[in-house]
Amino acid sequence: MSVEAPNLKDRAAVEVQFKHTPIAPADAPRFRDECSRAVPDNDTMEFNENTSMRMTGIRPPSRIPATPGKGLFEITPSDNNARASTMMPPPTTLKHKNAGSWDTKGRLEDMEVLYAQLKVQMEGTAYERNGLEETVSLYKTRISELERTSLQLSTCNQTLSNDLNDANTKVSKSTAALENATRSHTFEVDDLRRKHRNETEDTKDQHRRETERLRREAQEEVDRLRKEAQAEAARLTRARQEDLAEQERQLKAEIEEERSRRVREVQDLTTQWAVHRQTTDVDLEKKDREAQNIKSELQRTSSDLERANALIKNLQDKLAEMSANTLALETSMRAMKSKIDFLESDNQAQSQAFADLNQRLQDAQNSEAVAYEKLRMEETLRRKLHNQVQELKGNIRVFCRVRPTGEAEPDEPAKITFPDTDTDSKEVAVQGPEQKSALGNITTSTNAFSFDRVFGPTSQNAEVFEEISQLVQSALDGYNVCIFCYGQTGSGKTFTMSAGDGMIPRAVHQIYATAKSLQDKGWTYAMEGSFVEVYNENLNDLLGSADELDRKKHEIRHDAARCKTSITDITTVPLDAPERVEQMLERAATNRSVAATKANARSSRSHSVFILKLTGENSITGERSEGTLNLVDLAGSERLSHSGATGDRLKETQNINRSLSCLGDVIGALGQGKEGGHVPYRNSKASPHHRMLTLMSVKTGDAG
Ligand SMILES: Nc1ncnc2c1ncn2[C@@H]1O[C@H](COP(=O)(O)OP(=O)(O)OP(=O)(O)O)[C@@H](O)[C@H]1O
Repeated sequence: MSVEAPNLKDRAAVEVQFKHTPIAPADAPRFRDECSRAVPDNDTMEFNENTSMRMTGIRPPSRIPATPGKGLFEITPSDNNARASTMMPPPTTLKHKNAGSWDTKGRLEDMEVLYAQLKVQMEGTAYERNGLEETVSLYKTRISELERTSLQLSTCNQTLSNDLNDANTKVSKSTAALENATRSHTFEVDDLRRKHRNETEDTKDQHRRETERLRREAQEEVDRLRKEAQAEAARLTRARQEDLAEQERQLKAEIEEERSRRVREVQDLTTQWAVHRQTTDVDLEKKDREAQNIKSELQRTSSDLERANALIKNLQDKLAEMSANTLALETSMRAMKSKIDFLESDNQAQSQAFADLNQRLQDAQNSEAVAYEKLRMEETLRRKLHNQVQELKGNIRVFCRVRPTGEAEPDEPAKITFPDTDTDSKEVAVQGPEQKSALGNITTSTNAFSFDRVFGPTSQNAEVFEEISQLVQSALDGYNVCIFCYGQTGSGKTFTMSAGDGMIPRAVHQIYATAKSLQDKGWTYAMEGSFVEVYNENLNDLLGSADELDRKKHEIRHDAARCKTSITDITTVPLDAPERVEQMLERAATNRSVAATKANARSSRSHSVFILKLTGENSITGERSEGTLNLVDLAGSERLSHSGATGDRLKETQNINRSLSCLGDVIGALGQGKEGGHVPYRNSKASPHHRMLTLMSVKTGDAG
């Protein structure tokens, strides 16, 4: 505990601070009562809630010591004047301070002065001591008072501590009781919750049962209502039907009544109308009779008029006729007269002219017969010369056709040039890939090829056919002609051969036209066509049944004596009109497309051969010719390394390449033209036996 008494002259203030357990605000009034009992009557105590207490109203001591001091209290007198008057003597001046040390008198005087001063000072000190003693006793009293107060406060504190302990014990008891209560409350709550849950379950079950029951009841009610409604509906329907039947009966009766009424009305009307008609008829007859009378009157009048007119016309005609007759008679009379004159004058010369005319006619007929004979001989000569020309041109000819590049083709087109396009059109130059030399120079090589004829990308089928048509003529003249189309896939072989204006339709049309024109010269031609395909080294009849493709076996037979080659069991169609050829091509295309479902893109993977046999006879000369025109669309050539084919496709590609290679060998052997030399016809079914033209198609889209 620390106590301060800063200014005790007017008022002393003591602050007492308790460092004990805080007093609860609720206990403050009681504590204040106890404390007020413990402190003196004239003192008052103030509490603040923060356990600090201030005591005021302590009376000051009657006299305050003038000298400041330190001890248990620090007391500072505020009246400095009092200190000056009571404690400090006035300063004394020593007269002999600087006199010589042997001045005894002076020194005595000084000592007396000093003594007096000392005496005064001692008196002052004694006075001061009394004051201090008084103060000390005063403070002692105060201390004892305070100690009493302290004792009282300690007692009070003890009491409060006890109270506090009691309160703590109560609190812990209450806490324990509270915990017990909480526990029991928790148990109760759990019980209640369980109970509630069970109750809820029960209620739910009940509710469910109730719902089920209600639903059943509702269903039953609905069923009942439905049955009732159905019964009601049936009843209503019956009633309605009865109503309707009744209404229908009524309506029928009404209709019947209406009908009979109407019938009656109609009968009445009919009767009225009949009566009316009768009267009208009578009137009409009367009127008719009158009209008839008037008409006959009129007819009579008009016939009189006509008769009169006819009479006039007759008379006029007779007059004109008689004038004409007169004129004609005059003319014929004049002619007869001149004829008689002529006959009489030159009868002899007329007979001579008639004989001359007869002779000239005979001469003309004779020279016509000679001319016909000459023409026939010239036709034979033309054939011979034509075929000599064909042979001179070469029995094997190779044309090259370059296809235009399609817009949708992604590859860069090959660089192809046609150096002699303005002259012979026999050259084609293909620019090779760029090559880098050791020195880094880039060069491009150009490979030039020569053919019997080159057709550029802008060429049309008609242009190509112009060249081919001479060979077609050879077929009519009894030669065997073979036209191949060879090239890589998509290079335009089928376009050239089988398009609407391709080689096959054009050739057939030309043959028909020529055969017709030769009829005058005594030639009659019979034509028959067949269409076969070579697929995987097997022969198929494209005009037969699609089901037999790849199943039926066909063989190639060669009759060396007659120089004839034929295929067993193939369909041959007589071609008596150009339309038959178109039908034949359509049938072949259909069969191929049916077969294409079995082997993909079959038309590109097989060789097709259109065979046209032409047999001609000349009824005048007795000549006979047998020729064959073979138009072959070869399968697309492909490099195995490029195609990357596997499985069936690989087999197809190998067969195609093998047969194309055999074909190349045959053409090579024939090209050497050695009489009696071996030609390896039998190495493949695609090998030709005849005069050949190979049309090589080139696709500009592939630089390879
Ligand atoms: N000269 C051309 N002018 C215009 N289009 C052409 C020409 N040649 C070919 N084509 C077109 O190019 C495409 C391929 O031609 P085509 O089918 O005739 O080739 P292909 O050589 O017969 O192919 P495949 O070997 O697959 O049978 C077709 O669409 C065809 O119309």
